Amino acid sequence: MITTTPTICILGCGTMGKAILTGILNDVNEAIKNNYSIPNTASFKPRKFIACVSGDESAQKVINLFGELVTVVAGQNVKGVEEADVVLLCTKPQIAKTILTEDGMAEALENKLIISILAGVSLSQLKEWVPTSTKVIRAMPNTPCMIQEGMTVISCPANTNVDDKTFTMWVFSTLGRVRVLDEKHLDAVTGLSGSGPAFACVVLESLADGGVMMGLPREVALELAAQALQGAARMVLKTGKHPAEIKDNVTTPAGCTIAGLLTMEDGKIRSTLARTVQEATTVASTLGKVQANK
Ligand SMILES: NC(=O)C1=CN([C@@H]2O[C@H](COP(=O)(O)OP(=O)(O)OC[C@H]3O[C@@H](n4cnc5c(N)ncnc54)[C@H](OP(=O)(O)O)[C@@H]3O)[C@@H](O)[C@H]2O)C=CC1
Ligand SMILES: O=C(O)[C@@H]1CCC=N1
Repeated sequence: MITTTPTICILGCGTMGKAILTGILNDVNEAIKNNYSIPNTASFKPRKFIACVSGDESAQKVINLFGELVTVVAGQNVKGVEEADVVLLCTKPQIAKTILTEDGMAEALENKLIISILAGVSLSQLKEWVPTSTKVIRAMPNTPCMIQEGMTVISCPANTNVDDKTFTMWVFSTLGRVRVLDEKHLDAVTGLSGSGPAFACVVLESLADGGVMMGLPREVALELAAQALQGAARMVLKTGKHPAEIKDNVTTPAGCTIAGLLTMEDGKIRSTLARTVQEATTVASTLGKVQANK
């Protein structure tokens, strides 16, 4: 059973480890300011955060970012895991097996919960690499977790206990939206919401380029493009309207929007974006199969 004041070890604290820590720390600090009176934040009050990295250079970066809020260890994964109640596995998929099977790790992991955010590494692979008493849950978050605008999909084995599921839901609900799905969907989730911020930024940058082409200053163009995309996305999420309806409302007969839309369609933008997710999904499904030291 997970204590309400767990010690959390971020095993691998790069882009995503830092994004998750930033989001949780923002949430916990906000909760402290409000005497834990905000719903959701009151459930758990993590006592300590430990970040494990391999090199001194990245250790220093994590220290610079979080100061004394996080204990950072380099090249001492077993020590970090020993001290923790819950391990958030955030290394590259290719080195996970080596890390989880190193000397002393099995003992350190006994009876603990690992939440893996690794793309393409299945629950059954993870279970093979850890002791039978170790519980494993997969989560696929994305980088907007850093500003608590994340999207995370969680997959739990059928025998997951309520405490472990509740804790995992808590972690990621402090970082944005959360959904629970069957593991068979996780590669598609990775290709869509995991990779999605990168795809969205290419669209955003391209729209801004158009504005710059037509004379807008770069920073104005970026603001307009970002807010237009955010506004449209929020309308879909808030109203539940189909994107086609929102698009049609913008489109005045014989107006400028339909002229732009037809130009987009000429460029096969829909199939290009859909195939982008298809390709990312296909590659995600292979990431757990390569056990190289990349
Ligand atoms: N980036 C994204 O948007 C998303 C990524 N993911 C998944 O998250 C995981 C991490 O990705 P990302 O954050 O981008 O990767 P990064 O390369 O940014 O981070 C990897 C981290 O692992 C550390 N690390 C490397 N080797 C070891 C080791 N032997 N022991 C302990 N720590 C080690 C690195 O430290 P050091 O620098 O010292 O080597 C670094 O802190 C991947 O599995 C990916 O599939 C999931 C969703 C979104
Ligand atoms: O590119 C990757 O492999 C990771 C997984 C999802 C987002 N980034």
